[in-house]
Amino acid sequence: MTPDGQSTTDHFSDPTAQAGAGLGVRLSGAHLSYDDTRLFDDLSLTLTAGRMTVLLGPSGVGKSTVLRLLAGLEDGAHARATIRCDDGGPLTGRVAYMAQRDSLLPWASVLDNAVLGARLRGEPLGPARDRARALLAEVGLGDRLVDRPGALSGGMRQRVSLARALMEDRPVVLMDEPFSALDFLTRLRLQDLTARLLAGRTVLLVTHDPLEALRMGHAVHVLHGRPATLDEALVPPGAPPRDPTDRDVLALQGELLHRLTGAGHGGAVA
Ligand SMILES: Nc1ncnc2c1ncn2[C@@H]1O[C@H](COP(=O)(O)OP(=O)(O)OP(=O)(O)O)[C@@H](O)[C@H]1O
Repeated sequence: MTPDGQSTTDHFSDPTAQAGAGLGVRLSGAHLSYDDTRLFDDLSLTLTAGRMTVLLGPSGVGKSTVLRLLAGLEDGAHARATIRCDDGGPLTGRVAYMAQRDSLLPWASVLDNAVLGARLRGEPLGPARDRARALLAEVGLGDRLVDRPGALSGGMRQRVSLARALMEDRPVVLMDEPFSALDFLTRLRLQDLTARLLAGRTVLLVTHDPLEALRMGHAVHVLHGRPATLDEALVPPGAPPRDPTDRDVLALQGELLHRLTGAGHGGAVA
């Protein structure tokens, strides 16, 4: 960690991660302003290959903006950043995105929503539907293929969104508060499912929930201040998804709450 709070990790790959798994990504030199507000001034973040990195921080600090930068959605004159992958290739085309609320098409069936990406790309729909059926079965929706999203619970809709993100089969997955609208128990179940299905991918998860961060993350960062800086990562022991009643998880929750409270007081608030 440098004095200005940026991550100094310069190895993308974790030697303990699965060999060949995921894609390491480094965002560096990120500068971004909206109107007169400087959100980032030389921000850096490393996503270790095959690991889940979690970003927390006060509302309005810029968490979703970091996701949008990585997704290539902030490329106007107001933003500049360097994004490097550890294989030397571009990140473009290798990212799947799962939004805060499900963005399912209300008039399309569960199956048609899951194959939306393939349809938009003009790919043959037969193989895509076969794969979607298998993924929807994995997320426990094999018997809801013809239902419209309106007939599903919030948790079920997020499971369709998860299946749709997995359909993209990208090495990097960006998730923006994917479980925030769900009740506690549904959230725990979806965290378990997500940890299992995304194992081996490089994931950046934005959340407001410290317990979710510590259950799911290999590295947990707090973003705070304006311009925003990153805290040194907390690294919970053991493999995700961790037991929410585990002593280490509970102890780290105290540390994380401490950091978040500090971030809330000293940081940007929308
Ligand atoms: N298109 C835009 N134009 C102007 N300001 C914007 C735009 N998008 C975001 N902002 C501002 O940038 C700041 C960061 O927004 P961002 O959505 O990244 O925050 P966040 O940390 O994800 O917040 P939350 O936790 O509430 O979702 C906010 O103050 C927001 O109002």
